[in-house]
Amino acid sequence: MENVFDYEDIQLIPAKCVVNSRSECDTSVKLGGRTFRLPVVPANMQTIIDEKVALFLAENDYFYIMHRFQPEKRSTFIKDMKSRGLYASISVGVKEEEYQFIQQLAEENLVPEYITIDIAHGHSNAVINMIQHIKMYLPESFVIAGNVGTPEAVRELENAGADATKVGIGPGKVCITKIKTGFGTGGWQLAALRWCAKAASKPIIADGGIRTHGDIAKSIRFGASMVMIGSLFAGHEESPGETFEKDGKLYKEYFGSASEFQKGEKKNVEGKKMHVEHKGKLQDTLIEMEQDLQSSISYAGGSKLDAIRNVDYVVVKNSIFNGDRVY
Ligand SMILES: NC(=O)C1=CN([C@@H]2O[C@H](COP(=O)(O)OP(=O)(O)OC[C@H]3O[C@@H](n4cnc5c(N)ncnc54)[C@H](OP(=O)(O)O)[C@@H]3O)[C@@H](O)[C@H]2O)C=CC1
Ligand SMILES: Nc1nc2c(ncn2[C@@H]2O[C@H](COP(=O)(O)O)[C@@H](O)[C@H]2O)c(=O)[nH]1
Repeated sequence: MENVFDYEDIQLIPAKCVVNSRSECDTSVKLGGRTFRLPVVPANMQTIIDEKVALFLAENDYFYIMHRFQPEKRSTFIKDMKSRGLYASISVGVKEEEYQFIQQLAEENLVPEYITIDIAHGHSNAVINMIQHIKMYLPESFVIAGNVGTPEAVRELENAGADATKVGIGPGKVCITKIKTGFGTGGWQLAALRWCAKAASKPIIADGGIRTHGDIAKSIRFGASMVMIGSLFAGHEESPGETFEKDGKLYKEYFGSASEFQKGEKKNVEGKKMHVEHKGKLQDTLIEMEQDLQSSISYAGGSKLDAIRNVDYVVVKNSIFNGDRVY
């Protein structure tokens, strides 16, 4: 593979500004027939999203994907969202009981607008079979399948019926897949995204490795329709999980979905747990993200998100931080 790079190796090149104010720039994006305020979705992880966060996001026109780690709550969750006139977006795995769950939803005529098949190694018959199963029983649902890291995988999942694919094996902050297995897109996630996007005929969700708001614009430039983010959303007042104080500072936990902590056993562990500084209100971060992305659009010389997709860029190997800290 030629031209391997990651987020910190790239700078996008400004084009002539066409707006009088960044507030004129529109960060909205369409996915599955709905328009969302930002091309950003908080990761479907237990320390990032719960029912309350999902409700807040849906009510405020953000995209969300509920995690799958309390499977017994999913039907009630879908009913609850629908009774409020909101869309339902859930995750499933690929084990036998998940097949029954999909059939049960169909029998109850409980159709989530979005279903994400969420497993570590998404380029597999297990995912292909689940896509086909969902399309047979819940043909109206928009199916996101992943995670994958190659064009072949994107094509196969799209051909199986996936409406979008999720790209990223191992670039996550609490991921240890790259260390434990030697595989993945960690360290070259942005180049992998570009590689996959060139093969895609449907939307791609870039998943993992976002460390700054500028990385959202870079993901859009390299082919993402939507960007999934964990660590930047961890540690908010509303984030699920324990809050604790150390040396007068507040912290919250953030753990991997394949961590021993999530699994409750030390088997095939590919994730870890960390503590992140308390970040205040989720809404403030979302607004800051929107403003930063509006600014990105203005630097791209446009007034809509699509302007970013065509900008030139340079590779500045490992040097954009120049010794600076992000914040
Ligand atoms: N994006 C990423 O880089 C990664 C994300 N994760 C996250 O962790 C969570 C748990 O993932 P996962 O373990 O897949 O979910 P599950 O524990 O639900 O496993 C799903 C199924 O896939 C099998 N499986 C898992 N990994 C592999 C593999 N490498 N090769 C073949 N079969 C496999 C499992 O069997 P068995 O366990 O017996 O092998 C099981 O049958 C998910 O939320 C996932 O997104 C995990 C790792 C990487
Ligand atoms: N290899 C693992 N990847 C994981 C695990 N839990 C979640 N994830 C992935 O990370 C992203 C979030 O990445 P971030 O850099 O924004 O923090 C998430 O969406 C998953 O795809 C895990 O245990 N192991």
